[in-house]
Amino acid sequence: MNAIAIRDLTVSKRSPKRTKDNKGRHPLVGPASFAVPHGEVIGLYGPSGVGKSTMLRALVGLLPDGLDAEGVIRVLGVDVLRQRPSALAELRTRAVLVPQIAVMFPDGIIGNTLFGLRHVVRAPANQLRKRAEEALAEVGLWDEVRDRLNAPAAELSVGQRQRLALARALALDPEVILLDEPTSALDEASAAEVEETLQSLRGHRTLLVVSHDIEQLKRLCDSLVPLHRPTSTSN
Ligand SMILES: Nc1ncnc2c1ncn2[C@@H]1O[C@H](COP(=O)(O)OP(=O)(O)OP(=O)(O)O)[C@@H](O)[C@H]1O
Repeated sequence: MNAIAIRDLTVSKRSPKRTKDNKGRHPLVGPASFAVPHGEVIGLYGPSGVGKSTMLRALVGLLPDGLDAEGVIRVLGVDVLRQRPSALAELRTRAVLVPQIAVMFPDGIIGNTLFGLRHVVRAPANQLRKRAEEALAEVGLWDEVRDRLNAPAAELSVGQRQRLALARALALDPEVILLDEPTSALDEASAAEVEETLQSLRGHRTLLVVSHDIEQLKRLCDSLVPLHRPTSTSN
């Protein structure tokens, strides 16, 4: 059974000029077809600009304005391209995208970890906090932050922020995590920490990891999927 199934997915940019051959569209991604079985870690790789980040955004219905997807995207049984916005919002709590640059809100470390959880899960505050703390432990950050949980998250190092962003996702207990270049902004030591965290998730979660670092993907993943440039683009 697949957690994610993509068939003939293309993403294109609407062009102001209509032409006979591309019907007014500039292809950016695909066509791509692949599947991510439940519980597996799959790596998506390809050169810069091939559309890896755009693909991840398409999977959870978060394409920017002006970009259109065609084909079939099924994530956790949801037909993403033919779904109401409310259903997509619900899906994004079960299949969570962790972006390349970890976004920190002007709040404390624990407040940042609770962000998302607070909006999605109805439970007493102490239970939510317990989940957030467990998620910080799961990414190996607990010992580094336990004495300053209310300190601004902006005080964290880049690597710690990346792990906090992962903890924020894990606190939701999602079935699927989509990771966009999880270590590309990090120095070697922080990258090794994040990689170790990802290794520890193996077997417990379904992960789709985007990276240009194929050696890293070989270490982390059960199998790899190449993404190719669209044939009819000048990218
Ligand atoms: N909002 C947008 N509007 C128009 N074009 C876009 C937009 N977002 C991305 N693109 C284009 O889509 C293509 C794919 O970009 P994307 O960022 O997905 O590539 P990538 O493989 O993730 O690259 P990198 O490895 O450098 O992060 C690029 O040609 C990019 O310029």
